[in-house]
Amino acid sequence: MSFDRDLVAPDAEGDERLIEAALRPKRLDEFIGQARVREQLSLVLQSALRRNRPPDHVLMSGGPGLGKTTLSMIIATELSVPLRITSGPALERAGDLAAILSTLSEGEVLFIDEIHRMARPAEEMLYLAMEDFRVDIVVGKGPGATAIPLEVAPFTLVGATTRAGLLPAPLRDRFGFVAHMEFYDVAELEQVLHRSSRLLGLQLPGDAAHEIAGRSRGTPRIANRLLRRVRDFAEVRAGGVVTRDVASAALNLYEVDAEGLDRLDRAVLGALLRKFGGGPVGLSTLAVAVGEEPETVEVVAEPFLVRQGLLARTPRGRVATAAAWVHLGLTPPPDAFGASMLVDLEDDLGQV
Ligand SMILES: Nc1ncnc2c1ncn2[C@@H]1O[C@H](COP(=O)(O)OP(=O)(O)OP(=O)(O)O)[C@@H](O)[C@H]1O
Repeated sequence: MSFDRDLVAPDAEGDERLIEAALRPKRLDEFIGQARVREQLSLVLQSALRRNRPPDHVLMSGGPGLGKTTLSMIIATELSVPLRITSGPALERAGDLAAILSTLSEGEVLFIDEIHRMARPAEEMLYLAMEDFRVDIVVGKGPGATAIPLEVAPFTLVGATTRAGLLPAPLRDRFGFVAHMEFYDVAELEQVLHRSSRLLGLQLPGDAAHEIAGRSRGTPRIANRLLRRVRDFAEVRAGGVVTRDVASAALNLYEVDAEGLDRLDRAVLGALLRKFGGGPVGLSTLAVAVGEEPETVEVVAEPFLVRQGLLARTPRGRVATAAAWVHLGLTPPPDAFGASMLVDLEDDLGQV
């Protein structure tokens, strides 16, 4: 058994990158949500423009699909400077980075995606470049090796990471501004969907946008992807007209439920509840029960289930919360994880 993760996977692959490019907001005032980051960034950019100097280096941290690449492009556009894009895994050797740094033009924005995956020697070279706008190119080996200093044009580094905790402190400390990207709420995702549907030439009623937004896991990339599946469904089965019922039928067909859980998520929860009585159970046992690799369960399904309060990782193993039982239409046992909170909640509601 294996699951199609495409629909709710937070990463983008292949053709989707092209579609995403067309849907990206180009200016800061078109960028939806992330109000605090937008305001902070706007100040950083405006003061840099006034001083006519490149702004401080910017680190963006947050999950995939939340708009980090989009924001880096916006930074370059707002400053009217060119943008160079690379990624941590592409910088295996210091020379890879030196080749880029030595050809940057004054004020250019250098975007390094997945900056936490950069190799050590490149990272060390970056420290010097960020601080002093120079790099030392080492020529030769052993005792005869010499370092030739090379000037780098003043630039702005924009680093993006999904794992800010993995960044070494000396690198983190060299960023003047850290933008923490949050998950989007349903109202913000509705705005993203309305904007995208305008660009796609699609009529999207408010209640249909609400339906899609609620299943999008707080992530604009997923919202845009679900929108395209709803559009396909509407074109083939509903004369091109999107309604709330059409959106709901389309997403049910693709097995994305009302909370955004897909087949793998529900299989994990289902196994945990029905085969292991809600846990605790070890990750590998749980993975075998759903016919997946432990890594897939751990990296793909669990973060969202934990975020939704449906699953807890405890030292003794994975445990379903009372909310998980309810989500799958089952009655939680009295000792279910978090069940007392549910009882409290019901008591509170009963008193209202
Ligand atoms: N605030 C936003 N407003 C409108 N659209 C957005 C917003 N944020 C992201 N998007 C859309 O979501 C898609 C994914 O965004 P983006 O590529 O910037 O995410 P990312 O955080 O860089 O992801 P990754 O880490 O996987 O590269 C893009 O098509 C973009 O148009």
